[in-house]
Amino acid sequence: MLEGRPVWALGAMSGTSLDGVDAAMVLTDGEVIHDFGETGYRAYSDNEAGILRAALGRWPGEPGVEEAARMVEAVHAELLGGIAGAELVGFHGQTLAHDPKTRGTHQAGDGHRLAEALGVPVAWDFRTADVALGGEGAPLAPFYHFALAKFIGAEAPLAFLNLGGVGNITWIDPAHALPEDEGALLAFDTGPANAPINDLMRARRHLDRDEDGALAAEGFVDEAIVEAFLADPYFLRVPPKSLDRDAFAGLSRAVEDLSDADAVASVTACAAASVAQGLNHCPALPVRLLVCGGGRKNAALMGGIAERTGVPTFPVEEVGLDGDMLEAQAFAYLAVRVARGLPTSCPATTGVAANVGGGTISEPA
Ligand SMILES: Nc1ncnc2c1ncn2[C@@H]1O[C@H](COP(=O)(O)OP(=O)(O)OP(=O)(O)O)[C@@H](O)[C@H]1O
Ligand SMILES: CC(=O)N[C@H]1[C@@H]2OC[C@@H](O2)[C@@H](O)[C@@H]1O[C@H](C)C(=O)O
Repeated sequence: MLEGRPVWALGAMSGTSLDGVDAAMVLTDGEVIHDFGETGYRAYSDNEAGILRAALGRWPGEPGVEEAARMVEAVHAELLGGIAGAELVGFHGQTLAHDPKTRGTHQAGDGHRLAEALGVPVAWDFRTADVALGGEGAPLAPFYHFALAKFIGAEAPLAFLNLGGVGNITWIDPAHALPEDEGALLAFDTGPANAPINDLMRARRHLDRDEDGALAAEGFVDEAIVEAFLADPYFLRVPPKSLDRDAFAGLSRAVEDLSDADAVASVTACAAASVAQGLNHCPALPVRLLVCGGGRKNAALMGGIAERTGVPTFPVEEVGLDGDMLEAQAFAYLAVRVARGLPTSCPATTGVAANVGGGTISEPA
């Protein structure tokens, strides 16, 4: 399929924050990024987010999962159906559970149904093949980050950092020709990012998030809590490695005796410290950290990362990219790689045994 010509692909990501679905068009041959196109966003209603929340941690066949999958497909059909011109769709779905060492990885939403609804071929189920071959199944954006490094003309090692519900980093040496070349990439989940901040804001203030990091900025960081948090064995594990959204649920207990502001400041500092800890695993310090995902709008988090890493830290807008749409773009790009049979992960990005072309394509009838 596609024979290596550039096509407009439409990617969609429903992230761990459960706030909504992002969609973005990318013109690519699955190797070079040629152009960016229309983008879209569809927020989940409170009721829809509740359906997802109720199904979190569950596996296919368990209560609430079917309902969540049908809802995810309907919301994607509504959003993607309003964006014209795609030859191919990349559909990540909503991760409900992720436990690559034992039960696997579970994204709600069936690509056959979405292909039927849209009348366009859909690439989906991106993570299963990687997990089946012993990989972490995540993160998958790194091959796209590599293409972005080329797109922006980077020459020295740099890193992309995504601050979503969970944080993930991709260290890149752009001197290499291909992402799967040895030494080109190292990628892994750094630790919790916005998820524990949001959970705390919801529990204490009935708010969705700490807007711009304002409450964290009012509080004092309890460094003993940060130190205890960093003692978790996850941070010593050599990457690649990935996390489930709720892997650090204990963090909210650690701050329960603190004031709201001190608790949020401390949890935010933990997220920043986990990025700094992550950089210790990289082959060399990156010359800059380019940050995407909603957390780049949290000044306390961004300031904490810059301070604790000592690396110049910028939102990706600094190099002309769209930090809200980068993950959706990644699944557009990966969809084209799936269609062309190119690898989507490799030992350095997910710890998988060999290069893997994940994902499957469903054609509409
Ligand atoms: N102005 C803001 N101030 C503070 N935090 C913000 C702001 N805007 C977004 N965020 C945070 O970013 C989160 C959304 O980030 P994003 O959309 O990148 O996550 P996601 O894609 O759902 O997660 P993941 O990448 O883990 O799958 C929000 O839940 C919120 O915590
Ligand atoms: C299992 C899963 O859905 N993981 C997500 C999550 O959100 C951020 C981080 O954890 C990353 O590992 C991944 O998403 C991005 C898009 C990735 O695969 O690169």
